[in-house]
Amino acid sequence: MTTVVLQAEGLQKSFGRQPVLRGLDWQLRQGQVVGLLGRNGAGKSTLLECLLGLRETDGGSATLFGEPVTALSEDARARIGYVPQKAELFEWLTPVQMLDYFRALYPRWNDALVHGLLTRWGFQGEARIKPIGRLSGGERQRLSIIRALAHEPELLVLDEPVASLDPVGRRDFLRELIGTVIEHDTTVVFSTHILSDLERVALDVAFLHDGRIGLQAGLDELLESARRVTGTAAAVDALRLQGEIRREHHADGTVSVLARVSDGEAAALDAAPALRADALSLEDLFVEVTK
Ligand SMILES: Nc1ncnc2c1ncn2[C@@H]1O[C@H](COP(=O)(O)OP(=O)(O)OP(=O)(O)O)[C@@H](O)[C@H]1O
Repeated sequence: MTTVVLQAEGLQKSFGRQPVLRGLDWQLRQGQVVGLLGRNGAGKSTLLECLLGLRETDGGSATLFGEPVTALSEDARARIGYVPQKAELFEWLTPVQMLDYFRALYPRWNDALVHGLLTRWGFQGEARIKPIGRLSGGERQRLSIIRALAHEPELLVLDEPVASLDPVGRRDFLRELIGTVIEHDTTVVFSTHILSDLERVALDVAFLHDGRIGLQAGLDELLESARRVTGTAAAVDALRLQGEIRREHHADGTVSVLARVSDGEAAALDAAPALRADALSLEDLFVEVTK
């Protein structure tokens, strides 16, 4: 049984009268790599901030490495790497000065990794000695990622880490991430809207919708098993699909059911000519699950 790294129970968070998290339960185990998906404004950043103890919740509880996030020990903090959506870096320091500053705060720091990343990610020339305030958005994001990886965290939380990166930067980052995860069995949760990136890295996907994790599953298994089944309600119901995710009623009286179907159910579907079953891409799933 692998260790539980993150546990959230009944998390509630509202901004004014707008509820964002509505009794959200979630769990991540060591070594899990989860892509967190959701529409703009679904609450992904809010959720990640609440899970890290950076934002107060209105109810529920969250623990990291078994400790309440509201009272994390220094030791637990040192095991976490976080890349926020908008990194607040020390504008007046150069990248090297900033990294030296953080180096002093952590018990572990991989100098060789930092040096290698600075060199490979374009910080060998002018950018190395420029104040951070004058770096481009992508350069700042890369620096924020280097800072988050440098102390070899056991849990990496990445909030749209590639949003400002060009395709080469994204590829380099994903390669690094995959290497890190494989080498250190790191637990990773990252939010992104770039589904193709997710398909390259994430082993699991979690959909945040209506303030809860609406669906979480292994990505490959989900793509293999997800079907949109359309037909009369009677014909669809006769199948007794166990993994129904959502149902939509059409004006012509038919229904479409989004479901994860087992092999047996897939065979029954093949033998039911009155029903139409479509496989779904991750993008289709995103649209359907977050409707
Ligand atoms: N400090 C705040 N005060 C008031 N409302 C807020 C605050 N922070 C977030 N919100 C609102 O909470 C909701 C969730 O925001 P959040 O940034 O968590 O969404 P998101 O899923 O990360 O969005 P995106 O994909 O666009 O980055 C939004 O409607 C947002 O306007």
